[in-house]
Amino acid sequence: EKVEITKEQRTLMKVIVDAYSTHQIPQDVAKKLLQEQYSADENFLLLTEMATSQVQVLVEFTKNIPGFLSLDREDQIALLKGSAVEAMFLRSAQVFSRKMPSGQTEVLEERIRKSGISEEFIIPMFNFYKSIVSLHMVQEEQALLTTITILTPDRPYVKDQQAVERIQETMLELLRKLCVLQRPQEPQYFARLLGRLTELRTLSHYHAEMLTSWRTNDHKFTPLLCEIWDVQ
Ligand SMILES: CC(C)c1onc(-c2c(Cl)cccc2Cl)c1COc1ccc2cc(-c3cccc(C(=O)O)c3)sc2c1
Repeated sequence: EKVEITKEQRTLMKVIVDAYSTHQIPQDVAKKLLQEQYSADENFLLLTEMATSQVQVLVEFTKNIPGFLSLDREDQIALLKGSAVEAMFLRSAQVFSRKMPSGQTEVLEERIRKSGISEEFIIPMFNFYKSIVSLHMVQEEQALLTTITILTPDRPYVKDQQAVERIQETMLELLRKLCVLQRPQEPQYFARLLGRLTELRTLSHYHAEMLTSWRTNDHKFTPLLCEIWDVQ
């Protein structure tokens, strides 16, 4: 059928992509990836700093999602806490997709592999990164997929799931149209993107175990990460 992006959808798209590209980790923080030493402890500290900065960026981005601030305040918190890890997997995956000129990609991979994460989590994590890179998502798709992840109604403690569902459905419809228009020769592309969201949930469960093992080895997190991940 003739798929058309309406004027409202174009406006919605612009608001989300602008917010997504505006709120980025500050370059001086990202550059640290290249500068600091290499040791398991140093890598952990750097990744903790990146994650903390990423959460701040994520909160700012989320506030710009049309409709998000009109949700119940406690539900807004529940959505952020429930989606932070998944949104950060998507965000860090984009670093691998960008093939950073300064070699940040290789350095980030090296630091993640050597930060005290056990091999059983490293394997699915980098399989996920490979699967995201192979999709060659454009920025609109990346921004919408992150938005859809944040607006997942069945996160723990969300009271008014219908209200979240209504906004998420708007984003899903927009992404569906974009995929059809962007990749007419790949009718399954939209389904493949949504398939990544399922993989993200699995990674999120692995992540809870990663946190436990770091804490067993007496690794400290920042107050913001402790709050968003309910640790310490
Ligand atoms: C607390 C810490 C040890 C931790 O615990 N689990 C994870 C995690 C790991 Cl390992 C993998 C996936 C998800 C999580 Cl949550 C982390 C590190 O999480 C992050 C989170 C975001 C980013 C963005 C980056 C980044 C680099 C260059 C450029 C840019 C850019 O956007 O320009 C972004 S690095 C980075 C590291």
